[in-house]
Amino acid sequence: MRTRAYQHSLSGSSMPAGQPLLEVEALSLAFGGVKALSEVSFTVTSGSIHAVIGPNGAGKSSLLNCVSGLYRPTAGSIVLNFVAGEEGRKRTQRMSASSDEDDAAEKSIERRALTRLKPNRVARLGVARSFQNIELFDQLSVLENIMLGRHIHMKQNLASAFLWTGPARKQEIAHRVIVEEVIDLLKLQAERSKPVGTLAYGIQKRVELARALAMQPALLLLDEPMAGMNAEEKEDMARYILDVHELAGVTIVLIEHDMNVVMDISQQVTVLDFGRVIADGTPDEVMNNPAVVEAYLGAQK
Ligand SMILES: Nc1ncnc2c1ncn2[C@@H]1O[C@H](COP(=O)(O)OP(=O)(O)OP(=O)(O)O)[C@@H](O)[C@H]1O
Repeated sequence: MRTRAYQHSLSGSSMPAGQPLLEVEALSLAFGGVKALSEVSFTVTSGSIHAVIGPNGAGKSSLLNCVSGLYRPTAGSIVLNFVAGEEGRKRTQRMSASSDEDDAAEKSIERRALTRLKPNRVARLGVARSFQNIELFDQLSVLENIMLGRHIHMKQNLASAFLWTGPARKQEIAHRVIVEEVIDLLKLQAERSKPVGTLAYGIQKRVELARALAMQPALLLLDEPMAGMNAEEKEDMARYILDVHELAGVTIVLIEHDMNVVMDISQQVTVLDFGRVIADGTPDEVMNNPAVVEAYLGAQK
């Protein structure tokens, strides 16, 4: 990872790389008679890109919806790990990756159950996500849309915000510094003032990624970020996701249909079929697993 050599550290977690960050244990979800998820277990390690793949209707989006608090699972648990003391901390400054990681080695780990939390609480704890369909404000500029990603960290009272005094002003400047870093990292300078609705689809998807990144997430959930893109747009998006991972140091869970993309950019892959985990491993291990070939790759032929 190039994280330490680069000025950006937009990750909200200082968990040392390789430690378990998100632990999903025996998660089940039913809609009436439909079992969307059945005893799904897997672990996302800090510092990885972890792909979740599977045929249509396998339960991938349902799984992300459970993690982000939109769906309430019928059974099981979802735990996010923190370095003691940093849980849900307000992020208004760049975090120094190296010193935080060094500190982390000294500190103990705290576990926080996300299982029954509402989406805004999960977001405050540092889980950001993008959606399959673009969910941006068309009339607002790129900058304004990305700034909205900061709102969960904005806590100034109305009077000081209105008078634009002391703390409110300092806070606003700190937020802008982070937003500018995001714009710089995702190369959105040329579009910053344009209304999002006027931009090409591929760029809108990048703005969505930018808004999620502006939260300085501990964990970033991306639901099919390349859906509906042509080959060139997909290649661009894959590069930006790698930058978010390698340069900004953010741990990512990625749902993606394109197997080539998954194999190229992820370190760990969990395969779902009919709501169950049928394989979990490195891209090579998963590619060569007969159950996966049967259920997923076979279905593509
Ligand atoms: N809100 C809901 N109400 C009822 N059933 C649902 C709901 N959301 C998902 N399901 C069902 O749960 C199962 C899993 O759906 P889900 O969308 O999670 O799969 P997926 O792997 O994300 O599929 P795709 O690749 O097509 O997006 C499907 O049978 C789906 O019809």
